[in-house]
Amino acid sequence: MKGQGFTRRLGFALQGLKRATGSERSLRTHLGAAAGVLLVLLLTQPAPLWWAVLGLAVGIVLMAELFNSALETLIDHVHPEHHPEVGAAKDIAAAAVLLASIAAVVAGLAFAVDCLSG
Ligand SMILES: Nc1ncnc2c1ncn2[C@@H]1O[C@H](COP(=O)(O)OP(=O)(O)OP(=O)(O)O)[C@@H](O)[C@H]1O
Repeated sequence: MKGQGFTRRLGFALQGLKRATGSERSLRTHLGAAAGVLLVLLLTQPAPLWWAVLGLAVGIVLMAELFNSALETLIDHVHPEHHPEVGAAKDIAAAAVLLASIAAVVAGLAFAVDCLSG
């Protein structure tokens, strides 16, 4: 269904977010962490650059989680049987989430060091 209006496409995206949040515990965990980061930013009121850095870090983790969920949903539907290549695809998607999470932790640590050093 190409050429849908913006409001309808926004509705599809929000539906996807709701569906993924309902079915993926790790996404709910990351959304909780994102809320925690937002709270810290609101409390500490750092320079705008930190809002950008931490906002991007959190956004990339959530994006990786959502792509991971989309891939798992698609694979499980198209190929429900066990297969080494299916396992590899899922492992690679999980690796993307892991790397994004490590990068976000590094950004968080740099922020903490910056806060503590004044
Ligand atoms: N159909 C399959 N064929 C081969 N290996 C699979 C298959 N499904 C899952 N696996 C292996 O099991 C691991 C976990 O798969 P699963 O679908 O439970 O992902 P998950 O990330 O643990 O799921 P969730 O995010 O829902 O907790 C995969 O990373 C893969 O190594």
